Amino acid sequence: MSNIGKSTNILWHDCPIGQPERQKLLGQKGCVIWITGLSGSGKSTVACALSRELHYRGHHTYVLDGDNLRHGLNRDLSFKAEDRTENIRRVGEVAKLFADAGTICIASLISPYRRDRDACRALLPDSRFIEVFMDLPLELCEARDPKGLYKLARTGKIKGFTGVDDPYESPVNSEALAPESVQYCLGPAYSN
Ligand SMILES: Nc1ncnc2c1ncn2[C@@H]1O[C@H](COP(=O)(O)OS(=O)(=O)O)[C@@H](OP(=O)(O)O)[C@H]1O
Ligand SMILES: Nc1ncnc2c1ncn2[C@@H]1O[C@H](COP(=O)(O)OP(=O)(O)O)[C@@H](O)[C@H]1O
Repeated sequence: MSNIGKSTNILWHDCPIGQPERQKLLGQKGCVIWITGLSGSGKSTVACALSRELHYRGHHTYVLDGDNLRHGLNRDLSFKAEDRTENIRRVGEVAKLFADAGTICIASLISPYRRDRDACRALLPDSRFIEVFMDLPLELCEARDPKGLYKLARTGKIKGFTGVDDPYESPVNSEALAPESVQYCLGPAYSN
């Protein structure tokens, strides 16, 4: 019996059908592709394009998008620092479950704090977590401003907007979305 966080006297329960069996059935290895960057940097666009391309190549994918998750699972969270941290922690755990299920999980969130992203990375073996940094200058994201949020932030109508009056810590150890990294997750079929 162990105590984990606030849970006491809990015991891990294993099932006879595990990750290897699921992977074999699906013909792929699950992994997490974590896309981070400022609002407007193109995270959701890349996440959906990647999901579409992989889908048409016969791979199971699922997109976890920050905006969408805040409509449900994370609707109780605000944009203050501790809530952003809890947001990323929850999504990291959910992404890990998707990967364990054998799915290529594409998570697309601002995830502004390096420590929070690293904590998600630590949940998976090295090759199963691919961090993708949408490295766009703030000026370009702000010029796009598809939802008009930067404008609201600049005029003080939104407080604590990432890049304007809230921090964004760029990754120092992100993987490029190199074919090798993706291929490891997908197996040889990806090169077809
Ligand atoms: N204060 C503030 N700062 C940043 N973003 C804000 C804020 N308020 C609302 N939004 C909208 O919320 C989307 C980001 O949600 P995330 O869950 O990805 O954010 S975080 O990872 O918890 O920082 C983000 O979506 P994207 O533009 O797709 O990044 C915004 O549309
Ligand atoms: N590679 C790109 N070149 C030009 N515009 C892009 C590109 N990727 C995304 N966009 C546009 O930028 C805006 C923000 O993209 P989005 O994917 O919603 O960003 P994020 O999810 O990071 O907020 C959208 O209007 C989108 O059409």
